[in-house]
Amino acid sequence: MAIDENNIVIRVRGLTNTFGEQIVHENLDLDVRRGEIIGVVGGSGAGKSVLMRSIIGLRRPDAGEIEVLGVDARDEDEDVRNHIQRNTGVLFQDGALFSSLSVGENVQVPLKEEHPELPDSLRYELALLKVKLAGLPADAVNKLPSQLSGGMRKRAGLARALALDPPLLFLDEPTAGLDPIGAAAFDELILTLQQALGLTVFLITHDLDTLYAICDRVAVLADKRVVVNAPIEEVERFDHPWVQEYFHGPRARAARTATAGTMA
Ligand SMILES: Nc1ncnc2c1ncn2[C@@H]1O[C@H](COP(=O)(O)OP(=O)(O)OP(=O)(O)O)[C@@H](O)[C@H]1O
Repeated sequence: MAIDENNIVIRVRGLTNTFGEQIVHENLDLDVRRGEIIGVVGGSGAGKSVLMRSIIGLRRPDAGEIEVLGVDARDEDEDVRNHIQRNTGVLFQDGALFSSLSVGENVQVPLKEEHPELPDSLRYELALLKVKLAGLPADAVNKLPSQLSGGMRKRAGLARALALDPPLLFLDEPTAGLDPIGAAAFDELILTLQQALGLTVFLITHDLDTLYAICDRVAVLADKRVVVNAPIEEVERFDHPWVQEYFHGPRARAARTATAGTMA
């Protein structure tokens, strides 16, 4: 299928990342389309997080080109860095909340950086709005992260990622550590927010249920590159040992059956 070039919000070409002797990515290409949820999968250590860090500018790759929303993500110019930072929300694997700040104060951190002119009361209201948007009860805003469950902490991290209304959302294993019901609820939240806010979502996951439930496309990292990036029905049929093991092992069958069950 032809790709509409104007619709590509993340374009990676010839990416190479190495750590000493270890080559994590070699000549990796990836396109992410505007408004899609792309699930990024691959074995442990395949380089999913390093790819995300390269795209959001937290890691300078050894070679290759990365364009995010039309700007060069490798550019160290402060305006370019700010542009990318303002337009991307990130939920890191561990939530990365400041433990000594309340949930509301955590959400206010990016707001303070970006809009220091806002009065405290307005910043508080905006944080409260994001906390509710992330599906947390209003009283969570004054709690410390340690007073929340794992699932609620993820939602608090999501509220902070959404603080600046970014069009691009990066999620690193958002359902890891959640029970199946909590994970399904989080998937549902991501889908609802993506549709309501028109987000593009780059979602690293090991969770097959998430792929089947909410992802428009799936990119598979293997052999140091993206071996396939397509709708899940196509990826399932892709002839690659890791893909076949992942999508046709016993856990995959269970996930497919569960999805078919909800659609029936
Ligand atoms: N700062 C670093 N220094 C050295 N090696 C690193 C560093 N960051 C990542 N690596 C290595 O790069 C490889 C890819 O790591 P990455 O975290 O991207 O994998 P991943 O696909 O996200 O894995 P997982 O699914 O287990 O989270 C790993 O072998 C890791 O050890």
